Amino acid sequence: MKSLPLNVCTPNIPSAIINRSYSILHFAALVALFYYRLSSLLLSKSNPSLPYLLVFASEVLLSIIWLFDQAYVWRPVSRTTFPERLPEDEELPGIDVFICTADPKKEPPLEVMNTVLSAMALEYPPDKLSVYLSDDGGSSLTLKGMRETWLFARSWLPFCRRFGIKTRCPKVYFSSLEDDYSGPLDFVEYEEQKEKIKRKYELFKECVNRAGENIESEDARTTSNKGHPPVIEVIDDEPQNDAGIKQAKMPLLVYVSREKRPSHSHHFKAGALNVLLRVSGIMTNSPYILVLDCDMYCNDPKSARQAMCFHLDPKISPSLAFVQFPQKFHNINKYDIYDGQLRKLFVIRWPGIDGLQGPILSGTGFYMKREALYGNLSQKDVLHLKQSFGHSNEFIMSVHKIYQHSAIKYTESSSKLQQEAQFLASCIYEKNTLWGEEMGFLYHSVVEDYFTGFILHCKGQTSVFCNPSKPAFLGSSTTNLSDLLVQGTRWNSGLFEVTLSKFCPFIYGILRMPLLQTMCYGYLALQPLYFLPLWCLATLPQLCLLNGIPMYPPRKSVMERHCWLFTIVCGNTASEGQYFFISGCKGITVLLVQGALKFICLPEQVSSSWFLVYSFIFLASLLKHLEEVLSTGASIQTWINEQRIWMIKSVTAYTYGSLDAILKCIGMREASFLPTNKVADDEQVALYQMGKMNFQAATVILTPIVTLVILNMASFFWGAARMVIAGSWNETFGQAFLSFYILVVNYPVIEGMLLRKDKGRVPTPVTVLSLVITICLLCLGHMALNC
Ligand SMILES: O=c1ccn([C@@H]2O[C@H](COP(=O)(O)OP(=O)(O)O[C@H]3O[C@H](CO)[C@@H](O)[C@H](O)[C@H]3O)[C@@H](O)[C@H]2O)c(=O)[nH]1
Ligand SMILES: [Mn+2]
Repeated sequence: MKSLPLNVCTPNIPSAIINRSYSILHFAALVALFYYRLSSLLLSKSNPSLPYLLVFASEVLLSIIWLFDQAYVWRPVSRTTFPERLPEDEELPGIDVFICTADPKKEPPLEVMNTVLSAMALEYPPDKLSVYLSDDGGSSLTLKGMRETWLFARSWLPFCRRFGIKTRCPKVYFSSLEDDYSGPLDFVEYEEQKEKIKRKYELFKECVNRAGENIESEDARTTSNKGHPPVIEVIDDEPQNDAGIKQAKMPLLVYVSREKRPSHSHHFKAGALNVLLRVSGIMTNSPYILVLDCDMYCNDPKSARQAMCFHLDPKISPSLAFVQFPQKFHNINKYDIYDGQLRKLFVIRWPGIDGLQGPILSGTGFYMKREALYGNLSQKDVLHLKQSFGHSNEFIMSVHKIYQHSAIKYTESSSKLQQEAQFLASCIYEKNTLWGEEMGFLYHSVVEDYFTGFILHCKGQTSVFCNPSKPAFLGSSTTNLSDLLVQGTRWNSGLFEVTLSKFCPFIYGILRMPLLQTMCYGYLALQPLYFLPLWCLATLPQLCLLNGIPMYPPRKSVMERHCWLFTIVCGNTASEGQYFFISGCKGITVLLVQGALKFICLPEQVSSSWFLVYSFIFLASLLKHLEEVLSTGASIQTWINEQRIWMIKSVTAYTYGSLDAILKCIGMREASFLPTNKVADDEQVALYQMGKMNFQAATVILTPIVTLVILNMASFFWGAARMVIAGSWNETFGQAFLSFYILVVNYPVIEGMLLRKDKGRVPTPVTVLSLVITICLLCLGHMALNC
């Protein structure tokens, strides 16, 4: 009998048709634009000016990035899973959950423990589920929290199972107003038990927080720069008297704090995950791994079964490396002024690339096949395995077992296991091995997720994007400008690091992956470079305008021809400057003559249709973005927010990220990974809730955007004045409009600078500094453009 499929994949045809038609049209317009640019370059007798060349180069780069981006929307698909068709529980494979935390100050242990609890409570056979927490902070507070968690889980898990609770992150469950009771039992009983467990949670919360107060000072002494020894503890407790609780089956819970020494580079999250891979290898060695950031709790306990619908599908599983769920966030409000949800990525690009070879690994919320991280080892003997994996016999055995698909039982005597685990978590273990180079999560870049996924795809592995309507995981997003841009700088530095290396997707990828997949990776590889065209287009046309140099006029000869034709057709003379040429296409030209629109038919094609092309490219990309925002259920506000955040990120995060990567590349900077803040103070939260940008950020973060806004204000007012007073619409309009657009999009910066009085306004010193820089730019521009 043919069994029913565990999942189906449906191409999104309407969306593909719209996207492809748009791409082709836009591409044709770009060709026309470049034809114009090149022909006017070649035809012009004088040498082109530097600003002209730079603007041209910016257009080229923007177009290339745009082109790569099209790969994402070429073949969007969506997937459905049928977990009810999975085999019986006994036949399900094991899953090891890896949760990483690094800093108890930025990542409050109570939140981390909530993530741990939600993972332990996944709807999956408890003997097939193991939860490992990596604590890079080596904090005794976190370890203590884990012991408390275990005790609380003893009550929490049976409660969830018994009443079929859907929200299994206790913090969220207790703070939500709705009751998600759905079990068959008596409601009164449920209420009773809920009260009971709620009291236990309060106690648990107190214990974890109290431990924090006591231990903080001690931690500060021990974990500062000196590093810390490896600590591995299988969390367990003495059998309790309470027989009812004791019987509950619990997943294995393990605390791992790898050894850290200042003299050894520890490779941040990738390093932590590799330690977990090894330690879990000798303990449970489950064939599948769920990776979670410490703030990403499991919102839907069914995600494991949903993921298994792909991993256990014989048609796709042989090449399937991981099932990626989208990152979604619990702390984003309706304004989402920082585009914290990364909508474009998880709503447009990931479903798009899912129709190709599969989504890019996204750091958290994915179910990975362990084997995929070990590479192809079928040919290797023990000696080779040791060269790859290091000298732990226990671990090598676990690798063998994984390849023979036989389960390993956690049988070793606990002291021997302890010793081996400590060895696997020590600093020196990876010396002279291939960990991080070819094995496990890769170290080459601080965006270990992007890079590891890239290499997997290069090896011909695939991935799928599982995006059920109920978010499987929810994390905390950045909710202030400073965190957003610091995080963005790290990401872009990591991306550009890969671009500058021998693994550059355009070279390394193109030889190993299909073209469209390479283009998707290529887009992210080039994304940091948005900073070049954005800086150019936000300064050069403006400086030129202020110095009376037109940048977007029709060619002189064309202008003259217009005047001539105009005279013939209308029997009227209009000299240059009196009319504004709006657009021309085959046979028809639209002119604005002294305020009135005139259409004239020309006997021959007008070659100056470039303005139409310009307008088309500009408007079409804006409208396509709008279409995409609206069709995915977002609002016009989202559209503007995304334009703004893109500009702000380009001139800060992308700029600094690229510079950081270049400095790393020439050996002038060391890699760093500043974990993102997961706590926000009340003031920040209040501003965020009102949808007001919070400009409390370092001067270096704010100055670029504030400077550009001031410069564009100057150029816009100057341009507007010229158009009104001198009537030189034709020469000025393009540039003045560009400034206008930049100002409209960045209105919150203007408001923060001039109108707001609250703490989140742009600090006066930043405004003053930016003003000084603008004046310097104006002087420089004046000297450079008038010499
Ligand atoms: O030395 C370190 C640094 C970080 N982390 C952990 O890594 C996770 C992600 O760090 P976070 O500060 O939250 O960074 P984000 O920029 O929010 O993370 C995104 O980007 C990272 C790559 O830069 C990915 O690894 C993440 O999964 C992805 O959510 C957190 O759980 C940290 O505790 C460590 O374990 N060790
Ligand atoms: Mn994070």
